Amino acid sequence: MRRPFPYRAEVLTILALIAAPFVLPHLGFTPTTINRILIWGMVGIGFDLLFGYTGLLSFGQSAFFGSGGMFAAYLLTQTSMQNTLFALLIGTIAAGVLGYLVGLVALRRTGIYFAMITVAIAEVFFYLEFNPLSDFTGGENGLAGVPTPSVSLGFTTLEFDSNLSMYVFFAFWYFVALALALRIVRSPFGLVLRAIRENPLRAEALGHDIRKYKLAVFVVAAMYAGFAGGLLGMMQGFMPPDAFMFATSGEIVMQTAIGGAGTLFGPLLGAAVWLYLSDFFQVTLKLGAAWRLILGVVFVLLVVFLRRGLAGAIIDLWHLVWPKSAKVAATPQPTQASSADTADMQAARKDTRTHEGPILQATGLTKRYGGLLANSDINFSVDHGEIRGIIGPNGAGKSTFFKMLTCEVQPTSGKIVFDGRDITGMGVIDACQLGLTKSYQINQLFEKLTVRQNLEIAALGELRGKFKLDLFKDLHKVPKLDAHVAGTAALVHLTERLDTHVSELAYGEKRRLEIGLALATTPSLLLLDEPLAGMSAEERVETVALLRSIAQGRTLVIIDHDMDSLFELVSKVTVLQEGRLLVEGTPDEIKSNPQVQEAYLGGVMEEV
Ligand SMILES: Nc1ncnc2c1ncn2[C@@H]1O[C@H](COP(=O)(O)OP(=O)(O)OP(=O)(O)O)[C@@H](O)[C@H]1O
Repeated sequence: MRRPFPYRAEVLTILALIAAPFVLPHLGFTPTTINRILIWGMVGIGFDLLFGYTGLLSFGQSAFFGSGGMFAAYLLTQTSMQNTLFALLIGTIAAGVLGYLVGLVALRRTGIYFAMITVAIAEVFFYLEFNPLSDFTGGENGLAGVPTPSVSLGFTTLEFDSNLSMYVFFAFWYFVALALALRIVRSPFGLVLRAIRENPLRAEALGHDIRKYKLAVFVVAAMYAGFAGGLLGMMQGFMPPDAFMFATSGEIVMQTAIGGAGTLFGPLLGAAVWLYLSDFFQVTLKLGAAWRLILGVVFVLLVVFLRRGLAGAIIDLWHLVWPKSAKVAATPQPTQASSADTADMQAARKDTRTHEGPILQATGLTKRYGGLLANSDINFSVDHGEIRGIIGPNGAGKSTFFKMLTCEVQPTSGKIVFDGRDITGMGVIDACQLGLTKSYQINQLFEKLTVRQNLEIAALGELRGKFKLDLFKDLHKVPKLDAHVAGTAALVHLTERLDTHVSELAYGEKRRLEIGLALATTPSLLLLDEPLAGMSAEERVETVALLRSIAQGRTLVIIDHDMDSLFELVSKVTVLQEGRLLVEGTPDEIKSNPQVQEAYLGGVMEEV
């Protein structure tokens, strides 16, 4: 199948940017409004990377918009600098540095707390601009006399001092900003951002250092805002102090919501609607102060009825009219695993220091939750190549035990040695990078992404390490990635479903993908937490066969309540009861152990 032309978005953007100054005036847009739309669209691209792609709702973009603009304006009005491009560059870098410092603080919290910190930070910047720094920023007057953009070519200087020429300058930079953002979202870095949006806990468990990724995208978004702030000063001839106002951040959020988050084009569409309507209500209809009320109502209606914004609605319409082409576009290339890929995956393991004896040893492992002792003084050892089962009644502490082994939860006391290294106190990211990971009892998938993307996210942690700033690298040029994904998909029988969204998979398929994610990290020790949980009898049979094939040549520890299946798979069983290790032995020994029958199985064992 021919792969669709990959740069359609870029080409359509160029065509739209060429057409806009000829078409939009006929629809009632003034030249200044058109230029403003481009500026807001640029801030919005950065914000969309942060919010739409990474799920970080920031109300602090005004701080960077204002700061970047003020730096550039100050250089051009208060110093001898005349090079507008250089001033823009300095403003952008300054916004990036401030973004880094703010991000270090704000990203220590998540969700609503992160959003609240960004609100507070925007207010702090606003205060600084108006008060202690007013000598530099002009306080409430802003900085007047900012020159229009110009570019010196040596033999001549291009002046962008009319509305149309300025449009050309802004449109050029809008295109550059968009093309860079498109590269980012198509890169491995961009895929990890989506993983963070969908399921940060799993992204970490797959070995990605999500704090670094969040900080990096926060800086990128700040730089976009700072650059656009510089352009605003040049467009207006003065840098307005209201760029710093909280309302500016609010407008960026609302424009992105109207236009469609997670699309990159959404903020531009949102800005077009927002600015057009605000002109229309104020200038044409002369509504006075009531324009904000009407605009608010329109905003609510748009967000309620177009949940994916204007860009989402356009994309849905496109898919409705051209369903076939849409399907082709969403399906890069069916990846069939070659037998070599599958063999590679079967053989793939993280190198271990030792190849014999215990790969994992836990000594005196204890976990206390307040007054509850979830695990108490557990001594546990697994050898290379062993398939171990863990059983125990509900609440026996099995999942807590796994969480401690994979460093998701820190033990209250005790020691864990993995492959000769003391990993006690290590984080889940590093444990995964070392080759120790688990599949979850309750699926932890990236629901809105495809099976392929899920497996890619898992494989990238293995192939790139815990953090890499490969912003502009093509995802499909990551060496071995496609083969790795194809091999894992074949192992968990999901090759035919690679381009299906996870939300459309059957439950059994999701469970297989759950195992596939863990496998794609090529662990040297894989822990499976109730892989058969919630499955139908038919799905159980399939999954047991799958586990049997995966088990070959691997070191596995499996928790499950389905003892018939588990006892067939494992060579040794550990029984936990009330947080303590009750007994260990072969499946036959466990079946006939009176202590187990008495304390745990209550006679059920006799029927097994
Ligand atoms: N984060 C937590 N905070 C407080 N108590 C917890 C926490 N996680 C687990 N527990 C408690 O620790 C005990 C052991 O829980 P755990 O989930 O490890 O058991 P389990 O053997 O995996 O059970 P199941 O078979 O039902 O999954 C339970 O009493 C549980 O309520």
